[in-house]
Amino acid sequence: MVAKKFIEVLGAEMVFDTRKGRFHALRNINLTVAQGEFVTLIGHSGCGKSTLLNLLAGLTRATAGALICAGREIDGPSPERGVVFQNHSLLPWLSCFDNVYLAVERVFGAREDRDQLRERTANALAMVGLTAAAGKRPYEISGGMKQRVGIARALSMEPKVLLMDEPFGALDALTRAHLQDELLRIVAQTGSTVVMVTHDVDEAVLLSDRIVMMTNGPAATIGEIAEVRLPRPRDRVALAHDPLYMEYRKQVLEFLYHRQAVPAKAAA
Ligand SMILES: Nc1ncnc2c1ncn2[C@@H]1O[C@H](COP(=O)(O)OP(=O)(O)OP(=O)(O)O)[C@@H](O)[C@H]1O
Repeated sequence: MVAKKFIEVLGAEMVFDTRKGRFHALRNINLTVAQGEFVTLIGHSGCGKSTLLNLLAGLTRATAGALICAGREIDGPSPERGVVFQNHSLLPWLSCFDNVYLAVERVFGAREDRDQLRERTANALAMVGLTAAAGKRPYEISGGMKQRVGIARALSMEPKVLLMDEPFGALDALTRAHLQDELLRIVAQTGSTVVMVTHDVDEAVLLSDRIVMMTNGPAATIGEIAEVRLPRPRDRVALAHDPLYMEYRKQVLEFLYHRQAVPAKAAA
């Protein structure tokens, strides 16, 4: 059965203690994500998108409110929530295979033998099209390939949720488009629940079931949520002239540049 409230964020607040005093980053965040849903978080730089993702990852604790995943309170990192960051964070002295194997071993090592763990690793690399590069070290492959290893590593743990913080932010436009398409295919195949931070309006519309638009900080909160009712599978070329696609795009752009406009100096 698909859980309609797979992830629940209930009145979450985040206040940081800084040298200059207390900084109220997030205010009264309320959000539910259904199982298998693809949700993106979008908002201007510094509004708190990563802060919210880190709370979902369990890397930090909310100062008030509650965050729940699959019926349990989030109280730390867990393999049930796979995280992919912009800077892929691979171990440079290990091959792509071993970078993924390490994660697989951590999650399944107690129950499965070496052959099974190797098979899981190979499957995850195949899913992102990196079978041929399995033996290479991170410095021998491109930025896009490194990012794919990061995604393979997260997927290999069979997480209930994939949390992605601008996973394609550092890539050129073509590689980015290619990886977005791959992610759509993988998510369709695995049925993963995804929460992803992005700055890119087109990326948000192309990938999302819902786009969560955040107001500017301090004390940022959810300003608006757009439900993207575009049928799947989605084809970026066909969508380029789709009136509904353009309508969603306009809705997000209006939110970001009219309702939450940032003065040029602040945005720099
Ligand atoms: N550990 C911390 N201590 C103090 N302030 C923090 C900390 N982490 C984040 N902040 C502040 O909280 C606010 C939100 O930061 P966050 O990184 O979540 O924004 P963001 O929307 O992800 O930004 P960007 O799009 O530029 O990555 C910022 O003002 C940031 O300076």
